[in-house]
Amino acid sequence: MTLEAKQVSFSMHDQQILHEVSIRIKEKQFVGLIGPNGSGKSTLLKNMYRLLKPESGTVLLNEKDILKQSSKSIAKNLAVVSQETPVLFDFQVQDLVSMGRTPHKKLFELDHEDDFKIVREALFQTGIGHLETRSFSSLSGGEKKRVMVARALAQQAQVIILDEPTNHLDIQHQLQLMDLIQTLHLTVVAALHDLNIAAMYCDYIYVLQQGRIVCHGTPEEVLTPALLREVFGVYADIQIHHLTGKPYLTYVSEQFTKKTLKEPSI
Ligand SMILES: Nc1ncnc2c1ncn2[C@@H]1O[C@H](COP(=O)(O)OP(=O)(O)OP(=O)(O)O)[C@@H](O)[C@H]1O
Repeated sequence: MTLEAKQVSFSMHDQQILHEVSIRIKEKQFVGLIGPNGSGKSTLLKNMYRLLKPESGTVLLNEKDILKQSSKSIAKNLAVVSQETPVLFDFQVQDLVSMGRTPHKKLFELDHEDDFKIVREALFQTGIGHLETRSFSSLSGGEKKRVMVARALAQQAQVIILDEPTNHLDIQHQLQLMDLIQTLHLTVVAALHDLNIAAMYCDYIYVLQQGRIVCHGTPEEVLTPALLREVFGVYADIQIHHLTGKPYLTYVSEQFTKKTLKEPSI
């Protein structure tokens, strides 16, 4: 299953936020969307999961216009973990994760043993089995995030959109979550701030700047010192990591780069 934005433009309050943005996520590809704050990553993803409607351009889920598909059919194929935590008051964690099964059921149909099994598996995969009877509102930010991921997994969609999935997670849970998503072999698009995480997990990366795609390619092609200077305004030393074989970025504050440049090399 594929997901594609074709020449998507979007404005809000007379401000154009996306300018003819095109990105394509191939079957089972892990695509990262990176860019500075306010560059339009969330807005693009919201257009891709139909929370917002493009002013022009189209979004295709499995080659079909998403606006011409029923909500139920989209929910069977596309799961979303958004940046915002929904206000879900006192739902228990297990009930919330069970909501992921809704697209697969008829109106008023009760959960079957299969559904319970899928929900238990999703709770286990995200490491929150011990929280199943807790109320959602009592959880920490990171725990809430993992519940939302579990709900998306219970949906068993082939395509998943993740808006900053590692936000709020400690480093162990960041890596566990990214490992888990990678091993599921889904079609994935994720907005990511951590460029080392993007380098480690993404097959392909798109870079957004002021609502335009300014660069795309493999992590090795995209994550260069020149791009980091130009788009993010930072100096970075980039090496291929000896364990992962992927680019590894070390950011260098401007004061150190100036110092290095001033000191004569021996
Ligand atoms: N509801 C809104 N009303 C007005 N402006 C908005 C609204 N939503 C987004 N914007 C503006 O659109 C631009 C893109 O925002 P968006 O959240 O898509 O960026 P982002 O790349 O996801 O940023 P971040 O990395 O900070 O999460 C920003 O300038 C933002 O202020």
